[in-house]
Amino acid sequence: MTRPAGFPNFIDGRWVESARRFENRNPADNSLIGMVSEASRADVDAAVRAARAALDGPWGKMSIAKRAELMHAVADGIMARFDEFVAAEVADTGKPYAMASHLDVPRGAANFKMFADVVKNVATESFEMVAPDGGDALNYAVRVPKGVIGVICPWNLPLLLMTWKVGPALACGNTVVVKPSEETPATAALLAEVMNEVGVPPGVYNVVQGHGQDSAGAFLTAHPDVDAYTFTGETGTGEAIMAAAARGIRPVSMELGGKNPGIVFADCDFDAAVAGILRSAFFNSGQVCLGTERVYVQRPIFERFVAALKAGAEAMRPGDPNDKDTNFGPLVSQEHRGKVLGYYRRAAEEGATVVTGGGVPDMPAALANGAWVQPTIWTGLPESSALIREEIFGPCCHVAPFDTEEQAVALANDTRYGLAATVWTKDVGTAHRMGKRLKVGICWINSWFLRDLRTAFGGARQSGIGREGGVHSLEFYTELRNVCIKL
Ligand SMILES: NC(=O)c1ccc[n+]([C@@H]2O[C@H](COP(=O)([O-])OP(=O)(O)OC[C@H]3O[C@@H](n4cnc5c(N)ncnc54)[C@H](O)[C@@H]3O)[C@@H](O)[C@H]2O)c1
Ligand SMILES: O=C/C=C/C=C(\O)C(=O)O
Repeated sequence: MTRPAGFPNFIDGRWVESARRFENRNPADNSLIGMVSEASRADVDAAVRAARAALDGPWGKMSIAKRAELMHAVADGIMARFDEFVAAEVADTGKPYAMASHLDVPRGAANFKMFADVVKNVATESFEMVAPDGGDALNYAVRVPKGVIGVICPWNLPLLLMTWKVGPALACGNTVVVKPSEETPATAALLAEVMNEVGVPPGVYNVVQGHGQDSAGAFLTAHPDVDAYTFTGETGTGEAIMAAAARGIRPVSMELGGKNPGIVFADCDFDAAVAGILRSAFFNSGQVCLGTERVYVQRPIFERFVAALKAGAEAMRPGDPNDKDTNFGPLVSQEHRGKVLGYYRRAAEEGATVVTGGGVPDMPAALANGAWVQPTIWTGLPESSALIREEIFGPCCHVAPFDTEEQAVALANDTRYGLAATVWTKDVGTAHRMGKRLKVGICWINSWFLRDLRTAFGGARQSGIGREGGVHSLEFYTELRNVCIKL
């Protein structure tokens, strides 16, 4: 069944267009990509009903082995249409081809393969016991799917982050209703085509397009027949979703915002640390939740490090995202550009030293209407500044000196968030002490965004609830049932 033009909803294996539509624009040049169908409350209800019905159909009766086979087929289907997925993601987000082709799309496939293998190989517990009457009894646990999962996704890594949830959810036998970000509808729709192509039963994977509040997102979280929600996005949005999920006591898995520290000790491998902090601050134009927006450098190398960071930032070339050599793209939208430029202005008003950037790059005419900002580095602000307290989610970071390890830990932990940290040192004792003392979900030492999908991924404090990855995802996407048999 051919998908209609634009970005329709996908419900019960069929394309569903809405009367209400909104524009999807390419952030690199603000050109119109297509119109997006905004799902109505009735569309969301139809999607939830289809997901529920699928649980009682072939999908609900399918063996783990067959489900895992299908998950591998989905992964292969993504890779078979690799160029289409890359092109769709680049157009939606403006991210460079090199990133979408090396990270986003390969991870989209890997997220299905990973959990297809996890569900086949994870054992559950059993206990023999003596009953009070002296007889024997046997307890054993079985993992059963939670049911219909609401999946609400952000715009920065659309396919990667959506499949990071849909992969385990389906592998565990659930069905999903996916609400992609209004900024990036494309790859969720493309994945629906793959689902049909490989024979995933109708109703297992549903997509409702639209906005958050007063739109598809809120209709989904208000729907009483959704069993659980997995969300990635801003902390404030997480609060709203959690409040909606509380009605009916639905569990949530939350990957939220961050204000991640980068700590550079004087004994580090200097060139590796410069490259690592440049990557953690400017990758995906700073639109990565794990990104570094606060850098703390030990005083003996502070000046040299700032100079090296400046040189690295100024070597970045904003350009056509489809150009394979481009390493720096636009922000995701004019709206987000306005938010980031607001912080750039605020930094200047607060008297920051602008080491580099702080404005808008000169772009060729073809890209002049894009959501471009300069990679920016500041020093000289107090820790109380909004630039240090609030997540900006752009290509910018503030660099401050520290003297002792104690100071570095105190500075890094002084935030309401707790998502990630990156630490650069050659001293093995320092490395392990940082891993022990930094209040984050993920602490990278001499690395950043190095991902083993078996590990626990998630944030502490206001950066999230729960952990996903490897067996940890099963804790959220299944219920453990204990069966006790009197022998
Ligand atoms: N921790 C992580 O793994 C992680 C990963 C990526 C992004 N993020 C965070 O996401 C943010 C950027 O992404 P974003 O701007 O798309 O986030 P966002 O919170 O604005 O939106 C995320 C999704 O939630 C939906 N939404 C918004 N309000 C809603 C509501 N009231 N009810 C239901 N759905 C609603 C949106 O339509 C979108 O699909 C940043 O804060 C970033 O740190 C976190
Ligand atoms: O912007 C946030 C990135 C999140 C990355 C992951 O969830 C992952 O690598 O699985």
